[in-house]
Amino acid sequence: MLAVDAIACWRGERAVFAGLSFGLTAGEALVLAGRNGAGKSSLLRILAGLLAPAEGRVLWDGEDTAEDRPAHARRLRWLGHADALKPSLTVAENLAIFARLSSDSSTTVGAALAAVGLGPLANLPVRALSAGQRRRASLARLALGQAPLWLLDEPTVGLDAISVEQLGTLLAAHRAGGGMVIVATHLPLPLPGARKLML
Ligand SMILES: Nc1ncnc2c1ncn2[C@@H]1O[C@H](COP(=O)(O)OP(=O)(O)OP(=O)(O)O)[C@@H](O)[C@H]1O
Repeated sequence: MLAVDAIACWRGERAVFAGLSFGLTAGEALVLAGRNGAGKSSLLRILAGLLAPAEGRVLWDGEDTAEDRPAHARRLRWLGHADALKPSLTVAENLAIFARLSSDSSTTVGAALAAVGLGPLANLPVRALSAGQRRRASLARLALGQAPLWLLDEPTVGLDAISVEQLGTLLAAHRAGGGMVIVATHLPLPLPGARKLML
């Protein structure tokens, strides 16, 4: 379904990687590994359409994703380093905005918060959350809707052991439903059967 065809990435004047090809089908997971600066975040940004590759193409069902950016954005969930939450709004309000933006009401805000154990904090403003709780609120967005491709950049940063387990459960459910996951991480993640790509 997802096919990466001979992509190259340049940042500034420097080649980060070149000639990179791989594919991912329903239910599969791919872990991006490599030293700091190897290009893991850059690759995720290219896959999300946030950064253009210097060469090559990212295909979805054989179509170049650059041909229809809005369609590609609808099929993915992006979790970057920033939490993308409004501090003055409550956790539930933040999630409700995101649910409206993604125009997919197949999962409720309450269910998404329960999936990351944040139900009891739903009515707290985000500014009152700890760093790990903020990360969990950000992760709750994954559980909203049915986007098939999850692109996650260091999702476990700041999470305690129980939250890492909850994330593992979320990832397993997503894959069991035919979803795909690509994750850049330096930390162990419960992702059985995941392939590894060393950059
Ligand atoms: N906006 C930018 N402008 C110029 N160079 C950049 C930019 N962003 C990243 N780079 C460079 O691109 C290279 C790859 O960075 P990237 O963030 O993709 O690495 P990474 O593998 O995710 O690293 P880390 O493990 O530290 O998160 C690095 O050498 C970095 O300095």
